[in-house]
This record gives sequence, structure tokens and C-alpha cells, in this order.
Amino acid sequence: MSFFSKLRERLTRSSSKIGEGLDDIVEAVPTPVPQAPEEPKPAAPSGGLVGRLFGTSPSKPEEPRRALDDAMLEDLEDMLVQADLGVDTALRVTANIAEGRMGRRLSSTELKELLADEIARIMTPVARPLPLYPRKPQVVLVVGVNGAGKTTTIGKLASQFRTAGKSVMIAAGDTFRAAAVEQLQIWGQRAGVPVMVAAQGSDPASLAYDAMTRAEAEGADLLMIDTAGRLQNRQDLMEELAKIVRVIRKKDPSAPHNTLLVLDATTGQNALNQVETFRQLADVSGLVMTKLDGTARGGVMVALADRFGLPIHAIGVGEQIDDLDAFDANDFARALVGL
Ligand SMILES: Nc1nc2c(ncn2[C@@H]2O[C@H](COP(=O)(O)OP(=O)(O)OP(=O)(O)O)[C@@H](O)[C@H]2O)c(=O)[nH]1
Repeated sequence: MSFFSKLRERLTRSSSKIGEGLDDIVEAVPTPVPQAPEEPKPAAPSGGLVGRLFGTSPSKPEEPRRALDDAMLEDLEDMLVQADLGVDTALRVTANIAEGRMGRRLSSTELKELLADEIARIMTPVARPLPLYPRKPQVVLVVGVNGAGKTTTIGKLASQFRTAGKSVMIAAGDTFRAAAVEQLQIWGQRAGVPVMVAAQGSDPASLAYDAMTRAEAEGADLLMIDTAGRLQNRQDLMEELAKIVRVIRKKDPSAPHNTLLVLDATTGQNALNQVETFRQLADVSGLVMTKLDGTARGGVMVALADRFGLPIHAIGVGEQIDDLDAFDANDFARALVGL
């Protein structure tokens, strides 16, 4: 199954929330024909947005339509806020949809197309795969709260890099949690990648240093370093992360080359707070969003992109090794609105 099919199939809780929300908005106050003008249809559809909107659109003549007015915009805004886009983003998206269309009679399909387009416009600049550098080892520091999906993401990424012919090494930097280390070892085995561990409770920075030394000696392309996610004591965590960075910079002043923040989509708006917090703790260079399957809160991705503009490198839609892929703005936007 292609990742897009998987995304569309697994994003159903978010997409039905938005898709059905849009159906309800249009059907709440259907405008009888022909009280108000419809969206103008060009004579010859030419593909792209115009073609999708007016030419090949599956919108049938009998589809209910509602004239775009302030009340409809307010409904749209409320629905988007409830779908976790956040107030600012919902306002901006709604205003853009309204521009030049007041009074037009829109079908739900047309509204979905318009919304997908607005979402894609916000998300396209942040849809950037994890950049790969010629530097060996490229050091990828992985941060995020416990349970966000760091271990799983490291395992999935390691497996994909291996498949792409890269040699990868993992350092289990959450040395306090034996279970976290074990999980990482299991993922390492699955991905066919060595996992460096240290005694429970030992200094993660010292493990990071040893891992750097080994990765350099073995000529590894990538070193992925897992970290603890205890936000209960921010000061400790900040010092721990700062020390890891200090120590690996003794080996390579340009490291870490990426600091990935892993976020759990099911936390909704809380993901925004986590970005704020981790940006104070570490120099976050990009995001990975996990658990988009089984949550109705996928809209938070749009809020994240709109608020922070940080690259979104990958998204996770399940627990299996191939359930992570690069983030594609158009695929995501269309899947999210239920198209
Ligand atoms: N449904 C779903 N579950 C996921 C996804 N990514 C991770 N998980 C699950 O989320 C749980 C936590 O993931 P971990 O990778 O262990 O999270 P972590 O951030 O390393 O957490 P700690 O090990 O507690 O620090 C596990 O049960 C994973 O299987 C995803 O994309 N979808």
C-alpha cells in the first residue's frame, strides 16, 4: 500500500471530523437555486487547482450548496478550531477562503478543495525531508517527551536509512529508563543497526561521546542519539541535553547536525507548548509528528506549521517499521479534509 493510501485510510478520525464538519456546515443552511451565484466555472478546465475545483470535481449538480456569508464563515472557523488548527490559523484560513467569494454558493466538495488548498499553502514550505549531509557521522539528536514516539521514530528512520544504503548507529541516551533502552535495542535489531547502551543511570553525555568515537572509527554515515524526555524537571533535562551537545562538539564542532523534536499528534494543542518548551531546551531543527492514526487532532499539524514554520521531516501513522514517511503537504491536506 502506498504511504498516501495508508495516510488517507488512517487519518480517518481527523478527516471525518473535518470532512463531515464541512458537510454539516453546508447542509445546515442550504441555499435554494438560484438565489446566489455559484463559483464561476471556466470554459475549459486546465488541470491544477482550477481543474480540480471546477472541472474534474466530483461535485454533482444535486450537491447542496450554501451561500458564503458571515454566519457560514463563523461556522467554518469554529469547526477548524475544534479540529485543532488553533484560533489564529483558523481565522487566517477562513479569511483567505472568504476573499472574493462572499455570496457565492459553495458545495461541500468545493469547500473541501478550497480548504485543502489553504492547508497545502501553509504546509508546503515546511514539508522538507531530513536533510542529509556528507559529514560523517551526521549526528541526529532526538528529543521529545516520554511516550511521544522517539524510540519508534528512531527505529523507523534507522531502517529507512539502512534500506537507502546508509550505515547507521544508535545511542540509547535515556540511560535512566531500562525499558526505553530495551525498546531501542529491539528496534535496532529490527532495523539491523547497532545500538550503543550504557549502564542504567550512567551519564548520557559520556555514552554520546563513546558513540561518536565508535561512529567515527567505523565510518558510520549517521548517528542517532535518543534522549530522555522528563519534562518534570526542566532544568535537569536542559543541563543533560546541553552536556550531550557540549561533549559531541568536542569531537565535531558542527554537531549535532539535526535536532529532531518528536511530537505526539494525540496531544493536540499541547504539541504547540511542547515546541515552545523544547526550543528553550535545545536548538530544534525539525519536527516529526507521530500517531496521526487514531486521533481526531491531526489539524494541529497545520497550527504547528503556521506558528513555527519548522520543517516537518516525517509523519508516523502506525507502529510498524514502514509506518513513517516523509511529509507531503498536498497529500496531507487532501487526506485531512477527507478528499
Ligand atoms: N498508533 C501509533 N503508535 C505509535 C506511533 N509511533 C509510536 N507509537 C507508539 O507509541 C508508544 C510510545 O512510543 P515510543 O517510541 O516508545 O516513545 P518514546 O518517546 O521513545 O517514549 P519513552 O520510551 O517512554 O521515552 C509505543 O507504544 C509506540 O508503539 C504511531 O505513529 N502510531
